[in-house]
Amino acid sequence: MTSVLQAQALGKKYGKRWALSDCTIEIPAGHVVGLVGPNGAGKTTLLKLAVGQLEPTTGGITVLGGRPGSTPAQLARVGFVAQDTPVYAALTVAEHLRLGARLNPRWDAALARERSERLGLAPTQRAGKLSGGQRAQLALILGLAKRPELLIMDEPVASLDPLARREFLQGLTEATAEHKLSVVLSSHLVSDLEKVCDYLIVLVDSRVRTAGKIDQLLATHHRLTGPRRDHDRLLTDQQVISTSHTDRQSTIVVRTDSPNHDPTWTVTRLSLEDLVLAYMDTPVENRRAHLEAQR
Ligand SMILES: Nc1ncnc2c1ncn2[C@@H]1O[C@H](COP(=O)(O)OP(=O)(O)OP(=O)(O)O)[C@@H](O)[C@H]1O
Repeated sequence: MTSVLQAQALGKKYGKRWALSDCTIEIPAGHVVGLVGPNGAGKTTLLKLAVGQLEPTTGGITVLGGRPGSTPAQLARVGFVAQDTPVYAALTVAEHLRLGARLNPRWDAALARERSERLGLAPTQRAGKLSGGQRAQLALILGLAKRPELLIMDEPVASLDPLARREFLQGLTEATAEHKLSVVLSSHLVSDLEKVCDYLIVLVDSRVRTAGKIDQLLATHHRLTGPRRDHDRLLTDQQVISTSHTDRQSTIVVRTDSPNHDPTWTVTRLSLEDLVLAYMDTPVENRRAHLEAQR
């Protein structure tokens, strides 16, 4: 299967500071990909590089096999819903749809009309008077009706209440099932990502910590709990992701393909949130060792 996004040693620097460093990933087509990481991790930077709004400082990125934003045809194949679901406050819903039709060669007018009717977006309503959830839905309709092969969304649900978030995510799930569409969306809300995504990228401190299919990530990451000890006594095929200790007990999150045969450890599965938090919690020396191992 072809990849929708391929980055090789991709980096972006603002002034002297790296916002994204040494990013090498390959995302296969046909996934809904969650991009997660703390504030300032570099998520927006990666997404803007993917749509051609930023140029790399180092390395390279291809999206659907082409250079991001390089040609009108390439632009038509990728939809982008930027942070804060941007719409034009003074334009009505109908005017947004007409503008979409004018600007996008593959515009699906029937899809846009049908979705906006189903969601009760009145054609004469100005976008500035819509609720936050309705504005996000309008932005999603514009992104979908463009009929992209890849839809990229930067924190599309950040400002929505739980009900509006659920409706938005349901709409996204329906749309990805109906149309052949790959999606990359960033969010801080792992519980939301878990509902819609089957692939995850964890970005921390400008670096990709891990990326892969969620079921595979969950199958290979475990929490070990046992009497207090140092993690250097673990087997070498167990990559330590995070450690924490109390006076008597050690808790270690490891990545491994093989089962743990040491009976002094209790092995438990991780939730997706635990897994993400373990990567966010990785001690600096472990991050360095991990990065060295990846080189
Ligand atoms: N235009 C810019 N000029 C200078 N620094 C920038 C610029 N845009 C982003 N940065 C810096 O680059 C780093 C990564 O920012 P980015 O917006 O990509 O992070 P993010 O993961 O999307 O964060 P958030 O979750 O808060 O939206 C941050 O330290 C940020 O301050």
